[in-house]
Amino acid sequence: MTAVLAADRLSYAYPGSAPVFSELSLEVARGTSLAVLGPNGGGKTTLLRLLCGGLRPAAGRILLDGRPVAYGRAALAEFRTRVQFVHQDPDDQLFAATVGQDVSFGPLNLGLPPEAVAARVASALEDMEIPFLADRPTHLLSFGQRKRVAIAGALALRPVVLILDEPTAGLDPAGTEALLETLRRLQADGTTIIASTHDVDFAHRWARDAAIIARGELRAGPADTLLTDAALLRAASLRPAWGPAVGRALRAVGGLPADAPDPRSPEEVLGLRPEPRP
Ligand SMILES: Nc1ncnc2c1ncn2[C@@H]1O[C@H](COP(=O)(O)OP(=O)(O)OP(=O)(O)O)[C@@H](O)[C@H]1O
Repeated sequence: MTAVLAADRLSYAYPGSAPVFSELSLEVARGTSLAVLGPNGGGKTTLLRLLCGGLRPAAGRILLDGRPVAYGRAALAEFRTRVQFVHQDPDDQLFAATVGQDVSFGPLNLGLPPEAVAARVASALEDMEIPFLADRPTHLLSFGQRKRVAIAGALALRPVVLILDEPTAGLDPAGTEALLETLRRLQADGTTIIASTHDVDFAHRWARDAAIIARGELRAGPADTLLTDAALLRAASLRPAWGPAVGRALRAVGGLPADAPDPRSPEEVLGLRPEPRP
């Protein structure tokens, strides 16, 4: 496997607190979709913030393309343009008056000429299907729209790795479907994507790989294997992916051909799709 990003024997403790984890290692394959799951307080956000350089490990290393991340100001700034982090709450990220201004902040900071900044903003808004929001004040947007703007802001930096903390939290079913399609499109264009979630079904539908972090331990592997392992998931306060269980039940009553793949969503079984957003 070619790891684009790796954690090598990472240890981390918040000041004055017990370690969240010790000697934790993870390899993220280039071009993959990796879902990070675990119980509340399991350490997902901490791991993601270490992976993007937002936290500095007490011990161990983060490697991008095999090179250890350096924590000097300039080196870290360069690393963080290539590995972008999107906060769970868009309000922790958005700060400019309008959507266009917010999304242009990163490219402007890179010192790009105005035409290049404008091109990046346009393509990031296009990627997130929100060009119509460009001139809108950020504080007047809905939560789901603010989430899309926050992701557009990260995409404007053309990252090699996009890291999203609970991207589906607070989205309605149509918003989750739209996000799923967007993440698939970005991945098809070559971006490696890591996302934390409590939503095992979303993870099973979207991710190629999974990492489950609980009580300081991490298990990583193919999503199809990990997300159908009932004992492992129960130990991490998660439940198994819905699709394989329903697939088994349907096959048992002849409702699904023996060789058909497991359904990935209730909509697929019912032949329904959420209404697209007007
Ligand atoms: N700023 C902080 N200071 C001290 N302890 C913290 C801080 N942030 C998180 N922690 C602690 O670190 C541990 C891991 O938290 P983290 O937020 O990484 O978990 P999580 O898996 O993302 O949780 P959730 O699913 O609830 O978002 C928890 O015990 C939490 O209380």
